[in-house]
Amino acid sequence: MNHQKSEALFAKACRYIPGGVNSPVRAFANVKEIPLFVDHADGAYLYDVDGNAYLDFICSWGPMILGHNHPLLVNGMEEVMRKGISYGLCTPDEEHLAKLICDAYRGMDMVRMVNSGTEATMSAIRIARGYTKRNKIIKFEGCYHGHSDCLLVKSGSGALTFGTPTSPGVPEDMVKHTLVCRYNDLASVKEVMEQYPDDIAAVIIEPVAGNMGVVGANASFLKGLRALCDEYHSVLIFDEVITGFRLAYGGAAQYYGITPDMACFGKIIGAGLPVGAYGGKKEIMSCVSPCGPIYQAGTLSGNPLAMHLGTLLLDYLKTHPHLYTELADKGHYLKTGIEKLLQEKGLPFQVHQCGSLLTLFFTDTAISSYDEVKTCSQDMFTTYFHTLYEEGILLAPSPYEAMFLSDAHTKEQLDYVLDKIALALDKVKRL
Ligand SMILES: Cc1ncc(COP(=O)(O)O)c(C=O)c1O
Ligand SMILES: N[C@H](C=O)CCC(=O)O
Repeated sequence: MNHQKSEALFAKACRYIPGGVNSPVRAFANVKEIPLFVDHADGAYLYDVDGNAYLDFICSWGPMILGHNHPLLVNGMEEVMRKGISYGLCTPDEEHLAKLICDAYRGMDMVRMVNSGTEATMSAIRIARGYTKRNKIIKFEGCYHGHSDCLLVKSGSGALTFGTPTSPGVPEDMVKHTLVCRYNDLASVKEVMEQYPDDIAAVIIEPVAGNMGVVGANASFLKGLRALCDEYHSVLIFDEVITGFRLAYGGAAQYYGITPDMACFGKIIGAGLPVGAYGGKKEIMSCVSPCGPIYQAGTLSGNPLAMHLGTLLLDYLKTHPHLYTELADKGHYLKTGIEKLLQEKGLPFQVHQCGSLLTLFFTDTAISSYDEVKTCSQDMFTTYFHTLYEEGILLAPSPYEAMFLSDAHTKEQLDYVLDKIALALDKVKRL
């Protein structure tokens, strides 16, 4: 594959943008590649500036659940832009989208729109702290909740990829109230709750972790968290930035049948435009300014483009529930196909799949938390990534990111992917 134009653009971008990229994970540094510069995308495919076509399994890190360039969204974008781009004032779509989210999500009475997943989790923590009048929070090792200071502790995603799970520039004082527990280990949470019975404002978790590879929470673990939060009067926050409206229309809360006190959403609720939202019980959300005293604001929050596309997408997903069954079927098809290949080749690796999210972990250790994720081979992942990349299959360039499926992916395309995975596993085996 020729990447000449991407190479030239990357060299220029490095002059003006740190590392040439606007988010670290897309640097491809972890797999010893240069970033791919995209020209356009359509359906399941993404096309780079050099004219190479890739089956896209990044899907803009989740939101392109219908594939790229879906006519509903493209037409909707044209229509809404003709009316105006931004007003910094209220529009009818804001109410429409808020109602769609509240109707879809267990226990969600009110929701506030923001501009990113980072803003959503950062704000949810502030509201939980203000509501409980407590400072400490619990997060889980390997979970990523965006890059706000108090949550950038033992984080997943790009923070793990680049070896900075706790970033320089985050003062000790800012994270002294962030307590980190082990994913899927209720005893570790109980211990902290018992140590600080009146101090834990919130427990925040990715109910299916998607930022240390896909690691689902055990249902009993989530139920246990719910019970502990009830017992100690802490706010349980589900970070559904990846899982919301993807795992199921009602997100992981619906998938597990567990109701958190608050939840955070991102990208998918704006169909891929910059957006986020946090919400929850009325009692908690009534504390948010101007209803209550806890301040949170945003010039572009609820911007008309994201709100309009969000309503179109969520309305569509609501009226096409079979889409979730089909996505899960495709995920399962890929998982069983990979497992069959692993068995044939005598390789002991782990495949995790949850609906339309999938990860192949290059380890013989069963995985339920970040401790086990750490046993995976980066070299094997790099070989695997490169083989597929050369065959026109685009995975996230990091072992810690999920493989995302969309409605646009066909069974035939998945068969092609399985053929190429067979090739990649042969190379991995020879390492
Ligand atoms: C679970 C989770 N929470 C929060 C975020 C932060 O979202 P954003 O990148 O939109 O700030 C992400 C992704 O980046 C995420 O995967
Ligand atoms: N894991 C992140 C989102 O879910 C990756 C996207 C990014 O940080 O650029």
